[in-house]
Amino acid sequence: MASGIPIEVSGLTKRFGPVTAVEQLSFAVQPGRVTGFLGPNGAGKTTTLRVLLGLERPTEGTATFGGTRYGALEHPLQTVGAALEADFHPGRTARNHLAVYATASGIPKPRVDAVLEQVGLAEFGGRRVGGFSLGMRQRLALAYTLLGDPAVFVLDEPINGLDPEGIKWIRVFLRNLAAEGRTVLVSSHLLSEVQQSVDDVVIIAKGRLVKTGTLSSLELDAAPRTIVDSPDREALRAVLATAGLDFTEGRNGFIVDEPDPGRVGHAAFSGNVELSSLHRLKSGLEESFLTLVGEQDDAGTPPDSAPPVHSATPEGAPPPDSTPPDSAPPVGNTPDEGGAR
Ligand SMILES: Nc1ncnc2c1ncn2[C@@H]1O[C@H](COP(=O)(O)OP(=O)(O)OP(=O)(O)O)[C@@H](O)[C@H]1O
Repeated sequence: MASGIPIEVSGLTKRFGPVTAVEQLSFAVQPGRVTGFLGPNGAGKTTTLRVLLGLERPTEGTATFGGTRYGALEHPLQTVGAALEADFHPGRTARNHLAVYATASGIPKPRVDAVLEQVGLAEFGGRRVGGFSLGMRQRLALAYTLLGDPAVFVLDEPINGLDPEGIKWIRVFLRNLAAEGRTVLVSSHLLSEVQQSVDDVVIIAKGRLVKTGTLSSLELDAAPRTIVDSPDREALRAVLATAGLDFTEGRNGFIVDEPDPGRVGHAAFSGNVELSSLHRLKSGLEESFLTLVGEQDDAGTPPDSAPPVHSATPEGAPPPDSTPPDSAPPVGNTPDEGGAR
């Protein structure tokens, strides 16, 4: 395994006719770490990964592995393990499927059984893929990425469709790859799905970068705040300013940079201002993520949730929906050179 190969995306723009899928996107993914590539549906994750893997041409900018485009890599399968979709020929056995790509890339046959073992499919090598569950297909896609013992892994929604045991397994799997010094990029539209697996995050929304850094830096962004409203907003604005509280005006009132609703309530009481609502905004990674990608309104509520109940209840907003989406396989193809089919 060659090691220490970063992924570098620089000034990447991709347009499909009038649709700008990705715009001026720049980020780097470091070896030895698991990086979550996150954003809501339609944010541009798959498009970015497809450009990175040479499946789409960028309109502008570059996406490389240590400075080399995927198409210019001398030994692609031995450098980058990529899984953009779990789409296999249903009539082929798992072992045959992998053997085809091993042969095409000059990888010794015994490697096939070794990678099937590594992903927990050793006993299913002789079964036709058509009968595999989505979770088994995800594992087979991972086996394919392991064939060339690559330094870099690019995985599109690898956790999608896994059962709880599979999710635990893949966490350990990803962590081990990074511990061996490999570069691991994992896309997901749910932070909650990957937050126990990733060290770093690259968050995009509407094709643009909104945040890149460690997972813990995202945690810091999630400081609790207070939301307060009054039938007389002008009077409330004045008392908040007088009390020296920093705030911004949102749809549901003022969002105050103060974790203690009691302090905000006291300021209003001192100024004789009636309140219609006062509660603490939920804090947490998921809230921070949803706020960053614009999927949460200013009451801390995801868009399809019931409106918040304005009461004295702390943590007034309901928790965001963390239900896994339906298990449609990720879009996209694997690279031409030996892509999984
Ligand atoms: N081939 C294409 N032709 C036209 N528009 C496209 C094409 N591929 C992607 N898009 C558009 O580009 C935008 C980004 O899509 P993309 O699939 O990259 O997002 P995503 O973050 O991967 O979303 P998801 O999680 O739903 O897969 C969307 O508006 C999508 O409709």
